[in-house]
Amino acid sequence: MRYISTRGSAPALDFENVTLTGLASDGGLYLPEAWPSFSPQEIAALAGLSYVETAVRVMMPFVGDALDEDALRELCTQAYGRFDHDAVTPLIQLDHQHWLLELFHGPTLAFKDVALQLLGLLFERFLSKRDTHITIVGATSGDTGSAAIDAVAGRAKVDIFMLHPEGRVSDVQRRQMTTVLAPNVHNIAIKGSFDDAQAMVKAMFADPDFSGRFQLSAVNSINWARLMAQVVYYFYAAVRLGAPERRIAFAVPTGNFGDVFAGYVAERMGLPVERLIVATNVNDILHRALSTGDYSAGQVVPTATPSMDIQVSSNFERLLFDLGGRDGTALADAMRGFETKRALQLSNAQREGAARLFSSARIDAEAMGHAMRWAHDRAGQVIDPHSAVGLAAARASDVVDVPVVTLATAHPAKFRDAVERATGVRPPLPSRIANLFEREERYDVLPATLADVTGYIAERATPRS
Ligand SMILES: Cc1ncc(COP(=O)(O)O)c(C=O)c1O
Ligand SMILES: N[C@@H](CCOP(=O)(O)O)C(=O)O
Repeated sequence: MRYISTRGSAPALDFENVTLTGLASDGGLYLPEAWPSFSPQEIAALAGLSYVETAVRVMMPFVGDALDEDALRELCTQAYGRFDHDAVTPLIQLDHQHWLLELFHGPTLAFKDVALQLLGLLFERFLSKRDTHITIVGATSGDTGSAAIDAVAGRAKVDIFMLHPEGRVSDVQRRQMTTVLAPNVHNIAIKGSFDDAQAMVKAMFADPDFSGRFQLSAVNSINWARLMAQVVYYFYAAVRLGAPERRIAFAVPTGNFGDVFAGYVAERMGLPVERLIVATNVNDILHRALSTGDYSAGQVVPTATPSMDIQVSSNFERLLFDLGGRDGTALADAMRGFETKRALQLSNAQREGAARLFSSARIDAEAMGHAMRWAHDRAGQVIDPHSAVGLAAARASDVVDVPVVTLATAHPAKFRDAVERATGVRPPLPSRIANLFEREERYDVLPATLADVTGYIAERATPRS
């Protein structure tokens, strides 16, 4: 399997190099040259398989000859062995049509663990063959940071620098990052938004001197391997609910468009996905883009769903590329325009292609609170605010006669104040993080300027020898 950049001019890479590289050298995002395809018989054959076996079957075509099947199985067994539910991503029925897919049974209690536990092991595996040290730089609105840090803390040949927006993640999210005191972990709170942090990360990758000197790697969904691992749970859930005979819809709380893009990939591979419902909070750039074609970024508004407080939605570029005939030159032009004007108009082909599969909804605080109460009162489920945004959109959609699965992306204990405000229930901290508030924290606060952040990293990272 070869991977190509959405902006058309970076070299094509194999799976090992795409995993270690992150952002393409032309500023684009890598994705497979062609989508692998599963026949209905191959999908039917996934019925009854464990999560690990499903993962091996779904991911093997993407991995190519970078790993053999046994090696991939070994890594998946190790990664998903750290989840505290036998099903890894269990399905919970809410009513005759609605289901929750709980993605938060990993070590840091959010869906990010599904991909990042595996990515940490892939890094280790690929680096063991090379005389190289990598520097991970990442941006987080709360969950990627802790999942990535858990996945690489203490590992040889890796340093991680994680940027989060100061004061704009929950206390639990911040402490899950800043109480990891391993010497290779560096937390930076920036005086800005997640968008500022993500823009700085992309600028570091785009600087060939800096990215070459420190051998930068990515843990954000910039990294193809992140999305690949997320495709698995769409297959796993759909097959459990009757695919390929039955079509399934998914509602996905969305910020950086990574999770829902993984659903798009599953559909491209042959999974009978009836609809992907993109659920945003009031930071609604994706809802506007999908409903009117207007992809224009405003200022980020802080909400009770901080992980989705994003305006510039990184993976949307992958969708625009795929729907726009995979024309890297045209997309590079469009993205350059977006970078200066912070606005882009979708072409008719992109709009029509998206409308074939996607719908969207903007969920405000009131609708989110209502969904949390509905899940609690109707089905006895305490859900987190992000999952509630997804559920509100699922219940508002016009999908009929097929099951609608809402991705439950975080454990409610990560957002205890918001959950308590909506439902009156204060979720206890799970045992994994029971003593989180007694642990020592370590992080530095920096202005949201590229020079400050790169200066900080350059002083601490290991340069290429
Ligand atoms: C809890 C939670 N829900 C939803 C999202 C949005 O996912 P994505 O950025 O892949 O669209 C995030 C952040 O990524 C998150 O942490
Ligand atoms: N919501 C995310 C934002 C980063 O998204 P990613 O999927 O690109 O890593 C977070 O929790 O950090």
